[in-house]
Amino acid sequence: MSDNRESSQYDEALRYHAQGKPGKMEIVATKAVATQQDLSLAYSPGVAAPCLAIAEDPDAVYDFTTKGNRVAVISNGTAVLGLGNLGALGSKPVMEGKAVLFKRFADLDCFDLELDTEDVDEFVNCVRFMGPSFGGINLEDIKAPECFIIEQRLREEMDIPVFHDDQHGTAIICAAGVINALDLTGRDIKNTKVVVNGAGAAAIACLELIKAMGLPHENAILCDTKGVIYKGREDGMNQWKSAHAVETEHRTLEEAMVGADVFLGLSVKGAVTKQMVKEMAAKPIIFAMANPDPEIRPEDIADVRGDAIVATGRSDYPNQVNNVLGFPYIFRGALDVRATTINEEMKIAAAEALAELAREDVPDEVAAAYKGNRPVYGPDYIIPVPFDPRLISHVPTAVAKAAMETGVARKPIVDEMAYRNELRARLDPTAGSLQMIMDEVRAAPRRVVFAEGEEEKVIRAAVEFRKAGYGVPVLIGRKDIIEETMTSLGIDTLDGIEIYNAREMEDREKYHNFLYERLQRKGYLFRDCVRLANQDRNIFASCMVALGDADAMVTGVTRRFSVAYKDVRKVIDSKEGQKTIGVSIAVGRGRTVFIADTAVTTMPDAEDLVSITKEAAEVARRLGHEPRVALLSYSNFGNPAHVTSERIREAVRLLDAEEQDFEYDGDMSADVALNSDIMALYPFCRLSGPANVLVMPGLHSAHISSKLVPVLGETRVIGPLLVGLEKPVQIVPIGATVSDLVNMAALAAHEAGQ
Ligand SMILES: NC(=O)C1=CN([C@@H]2O[C@H](COP(=O)(O)OP(=O)(O)OC[C@H]3O[C@@H](n4cnc5c(N)ncnc54)[C@H](OP(=O)(O)O)[C@@H]3O)[C@@H](O)[C@H]2O)C=CC1
Ligand SMILES: CC(=O)C(=O)O
Ligand SMILES: [Mg+2]
Repeated sequence: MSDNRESSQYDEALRYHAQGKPGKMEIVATKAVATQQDLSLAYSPGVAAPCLAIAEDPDAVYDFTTKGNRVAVISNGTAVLGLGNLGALGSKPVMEGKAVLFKRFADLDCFDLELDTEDVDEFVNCVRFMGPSFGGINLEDIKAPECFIIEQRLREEMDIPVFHDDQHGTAIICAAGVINALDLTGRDIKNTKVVVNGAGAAAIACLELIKAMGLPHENAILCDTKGVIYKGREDGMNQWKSAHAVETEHRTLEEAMVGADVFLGLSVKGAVTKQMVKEMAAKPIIFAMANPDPEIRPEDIADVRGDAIVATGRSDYPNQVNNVLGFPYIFRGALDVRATTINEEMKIAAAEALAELAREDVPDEVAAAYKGNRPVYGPDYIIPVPFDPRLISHVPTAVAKAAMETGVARKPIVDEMAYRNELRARLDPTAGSLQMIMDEVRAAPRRVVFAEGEEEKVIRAAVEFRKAGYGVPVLIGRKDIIEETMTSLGIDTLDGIEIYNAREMEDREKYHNFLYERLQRKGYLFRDCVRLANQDRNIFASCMVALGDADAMVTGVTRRFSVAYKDVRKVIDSKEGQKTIGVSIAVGRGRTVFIADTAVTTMPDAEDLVSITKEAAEVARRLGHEPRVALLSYSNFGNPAHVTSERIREAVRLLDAEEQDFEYDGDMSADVALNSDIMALYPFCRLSGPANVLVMPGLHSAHISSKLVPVLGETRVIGPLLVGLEKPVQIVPIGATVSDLVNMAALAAHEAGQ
């Protein structure tokens, strides 16, 4: 525990959880409750109708309530990760975390429930009486052996899936990894020697599943705090451990590891030494899955073995064998067919689907995360990454099919392809794309100047940028002030962060000369340029980028966009033949829309609109969306005819005159562009579906809509991204958060790598 408190992420994680609304989730209404009429439908008297319908036909609960999409994540906190018994309250952040992951990866709505009891009967009663509220029960971080009894009893007593994730979720992912690691090392499971460290919930379930896959009983040695579980041992035993006891001379983990082919760690940090790893067989398979810290760190394994396949439960090493790859998708599939249970066949289907996915050619979105090193099935890629966008359609489909085949599905899937599409649409593609982009930046880190280096928010962002591995942050400002702020924030090291003071930088004269050359015929004397560089941090930062002393820049928290933009443009031009524009990305439920130009062109003429259209389409494509562009107006295809929409029609004609490799059409109004039913009134419209790129008729409408949308609805707006400058510069809105700054800095770094 004390080690975790000292870890570099400890404070950052506390801040993350505390910022804004404390915790990680909130409840959002899915129906409008805005009028008297809404109120009388949502509540009394209208609510009586679904109540009566459900009383008459219990299955109707799935049609009229949240039950079918609702999972409870339930713990008593007796085995919180590998941290031990932290109690119900101490487990809440993990349970909220699981709930968030259910939502993020499978669009399932969860309640986290922390029960303040270690008594099996009390726990079971508490859960079973809540059955009507939920579509499924995910038990979490309950220690062995109580977890085995609790799960068994709840499975018998409840008519919805009950699944102890630490047992079966972990076993499924571990099995998928083992299938592929055995394949890669040319082993037959029947001749493989396995050592499992930890004999609790996760370990026992993993061993059982691997035995079900063909591992002979006598080939596995299970260890716990007392060492090897051998036949005849009496100390610290229970029936679940006894079932895996073997005849062996070995008494310690150290002895058991000699010559072992596979090590599965589901115990605690640091349980394995380098010496033990040295003693394993050739091409050993080492899954050190304890969280948050593994039994042995991959670096330590690398010190002694170059031939090992290594996996951990963490996201910061290759091969993350963590149940996050399973529980969201397993429940998604189970709930979608209203399964009564999650049976062995469904678990094996999930493991096989995961193992298969890792062997398939990775899609571009995943490839982007490994820039220059496309992940290929092999020792460093035995299991899909959690952000793989294929997981949502692949794994639930396999689970749902297995449920149907084994007769536990109450609502079978009729059209598999339609189901896959529905699954895909549940996830927000931009979140996936952004993650991929961030991973790509991590693979090719850059130097990014944070122009407003004395601002607290900016310093924090720089620290996070460095910690995230995006590159070297360069802060512009006075060193003593920045250091003072860092100390007050409790940041004790400048490691990896550079600070430049415009007045003191050694070779600052090159910036003065550069500026003078650009600005001398715009009314600037040399001394004006010196003053500009010394006093205006945006100018100084832009000079660093322009002269290649940094790769990209981010600014904007202290000045209005237009002011910061003007500063930057004194130093950096638009790309040859391109306009500089702003593209905002509105990310809503199941829909991502790019809005342009939200930053620069006040009243675009037809030619401007052509450039905006092409550049916005290009940005959408770069972020993984096939563009369908609508040139917006208040009119639709010439009606009402008015001079203000003529330039939009002209832009469409100009686009038609060249060849475009994306769909576009206009003039049209926003409802026609975004609603396929209304678009159907114009059957000649050339868009094959609702538009995902909206080219606005002017800065006013672009700006207003991008500010209105997030306030009115559940939509997040990212940007505007500045597009079309010769060097990557991003200007955040004045109220930007630390994470906005980090995102924009990373996007700028990403552009530098294009
Ligand atoms: N990567 C992943 O997806 C997952 C990882 N895990 C990790 O697995 C670990 C165990 O979790 P869980 O099964 O839920 O917990 P349990 O409390 O049910 O089991 C813990 C087991 O670890 C054993 N153990 C503790 N310290 C040692 C040690 N030094 N050497 C050998 N065995 C030891 C205990 O032995 P004894 O019986 O003698 O007390 C017990 O058998 C945790 O670190 C957890 O984070 C769990 C689920 C998923
Ligand atoms: C991942 C997980 O569930 C655990 O470590 O307990
Ligand atoms: Mg757990």
